[in-house]
Amino acid sequence: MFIPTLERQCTSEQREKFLPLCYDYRIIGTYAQTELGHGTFLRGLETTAHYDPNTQEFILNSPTISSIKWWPGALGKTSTHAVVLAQLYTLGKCHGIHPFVVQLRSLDDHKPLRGITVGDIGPKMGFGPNDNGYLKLHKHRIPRTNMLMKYSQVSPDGTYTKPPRSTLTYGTMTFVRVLIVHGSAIALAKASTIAIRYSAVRRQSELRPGEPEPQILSYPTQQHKLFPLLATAYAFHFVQLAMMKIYTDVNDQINNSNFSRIQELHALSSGLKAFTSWVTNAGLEVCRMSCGGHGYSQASGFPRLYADFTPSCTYEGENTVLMLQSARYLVKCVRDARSGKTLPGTVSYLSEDVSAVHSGGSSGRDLSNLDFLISLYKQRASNQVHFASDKVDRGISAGMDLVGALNSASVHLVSAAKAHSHYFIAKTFVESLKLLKASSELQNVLHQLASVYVFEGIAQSSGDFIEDYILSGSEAKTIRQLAVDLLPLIRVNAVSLVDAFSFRDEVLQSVLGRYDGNVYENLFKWAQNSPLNKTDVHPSYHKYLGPLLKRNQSKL
Ligand SMILES: CCCCCCCC/C=C\CCCCCC(=O)SCCNC(=O)CCNC(=O)[C@H](O)C(C)(C)COP(=O)(O)OP(=O)(O)OC[C@H]1O[C@@H](n2cnc3c(N)ncnc32)[C@H](O)[C@@H]1OP(=O)(O)O
Ligand SMILES: Cc1cc2nc3c(=O)[nH]c(=O)nc-3n(C[C@H](O)[C@H](O)[C@H](O)COP(=O)(O)OP(=O)(O)OC[C@H]3O[C@@H](n4cnc5c(N)ncnc54)[C@H](O)[C@@H]3O)c2cc1C
Repeated sequence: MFIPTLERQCTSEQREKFLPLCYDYRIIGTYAQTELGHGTFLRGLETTAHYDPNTQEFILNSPTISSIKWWPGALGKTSTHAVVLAQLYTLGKCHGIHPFVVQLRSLDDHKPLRGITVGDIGPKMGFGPNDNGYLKLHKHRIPRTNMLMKYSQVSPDGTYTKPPRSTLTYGTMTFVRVLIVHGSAIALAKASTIAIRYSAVRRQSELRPGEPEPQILSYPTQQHKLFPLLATAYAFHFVQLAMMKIYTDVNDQINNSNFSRIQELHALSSGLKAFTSWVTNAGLEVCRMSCGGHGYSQASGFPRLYADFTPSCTYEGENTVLMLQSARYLVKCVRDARSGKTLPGTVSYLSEDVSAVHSGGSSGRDLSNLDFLISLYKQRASNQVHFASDKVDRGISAGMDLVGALNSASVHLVSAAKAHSHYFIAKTFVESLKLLKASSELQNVLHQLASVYVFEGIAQSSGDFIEDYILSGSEAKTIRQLAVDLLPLIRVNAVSLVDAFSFRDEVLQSVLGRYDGNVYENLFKWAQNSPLNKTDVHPSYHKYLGPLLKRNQSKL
């Protein structure tokens, strides 16, 4: 995050000064924004940067215990520099959060500089190798030119020039949220690879007396656990490509001072980061549990995969908060649509009349047609966004201000943002396959994945579709069965579909997910290498167990 921030927020002179040092690893930096007391509420950050026109320096300070920077990756022991986000004060006025480059440690002996107290925050649930750290600033002075001034400036006499958009400071977070969508796709692909390969190797239980134990991948329940997640990994792969394309397009516009789509990008990246990381987080646990006891072993790779992925739901914007950000924009779009404004591409459906006639009993509609089902996802999203938006409007009519009305409707707003994200993902998956240049055989297999993703997505949220009369109960039941009917077809190619991710064993880090399937021998070898097995009799025997046993034996 240090380098992307410099690349996006530096003037050209600052780029020339700082970036070569980063690219050549002459300095190592972190992104120090979160504090002990604030991570989500950025406007509440307490670190200060007061401009001193006499020396043309900023004085950075951590005025309170809650203002200590806390969590930034590699801050504790590694980084020599940080981008520090602080409240800018000049000529007696506060101008809000701005980014500053601060050197933390000497480039000679790596010791913290004067005015800098820095260290590691201690052991965490995962990310063991990462020294997430704390930083306390004691009236630490930096040159004026260390404030990143691409968008806002402080002149030598202290005059402040404000940015074209205050939220441009938040740009790096948007970029990383887009990366996290990719990270979700990768993590779910890894977990699917481990679980499906192992499920092809593992044989368990005797269905009928005398028959050989079946591969657990042959059980419909095992397929129902894993194949929708496999399809989701493919869906997220295509979604992260689409998300990155939108990010790149909007960022190019921003670089040409066209800020018209910055809100749409923020809303979409927030919703997709939250949706994909939540789904992946839950999916990792389903994959682990589908591997039985060995899934719980470190040898499976799941403990580390989960412990390292799960903070994706928290960092770079806590997921609920990001869903609310997305929903806030959707509510604004409903208002814009009602006032006749044209809406941007990813939300244009909110101005369409997607109201449908209740299908009643036997609808005669083709419930296996993906284009038709995507229209139902659209209808569900539109209904939920309008419902939540109407809640907000009713709150305001009842005398609340906008903030109060948004807060009062926030449970529904999160549901609406989830439905919006889900529609975007399902639509993108189906549309991406249409554009894919692939053999008919491959198209058929990928169509099976897209179908099971779309069917199972409806099955798992059928309440949304039935409550709004988008589907009848019997139609929802039919779609649920369509997902189950696909499972044995996907079974045929399941191992090939995870092999296609091409994770090397060294990357997968899983005995269960080995490409050669040689699990048991390598589990035994792995166990023998466990530190506890360095000696047959563990040293602790002589200190604890031995005396205990001997003392009690003497009583026999
Ligand atoms: C190859 C791929 C594999 C790699 C995968 C892994 C990659 C990543 C791995 C590890 C690195 C990540 C480590 C984690 C790093 C961090 O965690 S850094 C710290 C992250 N912190 C946050 O995200 C803080 C979240 N909080 C906020 O963003 C803001 O406080 C808020 C948006 C929640 C609230 O903003 P605030 O200004 O206080 O209030 P609002 O009134 O809600 O917003 C004001 C308007 O500003 C708009 N806005 C907010 N954010 C943005 C943005 N980013 N871009 C554009 N616009 C934004 C918002 O919509 C409001 O606009 P309107 O007034 O027009 O409605
Ligand atoms: C592994 C890891 C690495 C990190 N790396 C970095 C880094 O490199 N740099 C950095 O600056 N930070 C980093 N962070 C910090 C991270 O960005 C914050 O933890 C994150 O932004 C969440 O903020 P918080 O911790 O204050 O959570 P909080 O906001 O306190 O969340 C707690 C609860 O409050 C709820 N909540 C908060 N606000 C609202 C609201 N307005 N409406 C409804 N509910 C709300 C949340 O939904 C959540 O349930 C890292 C964190 C972790 C875990």
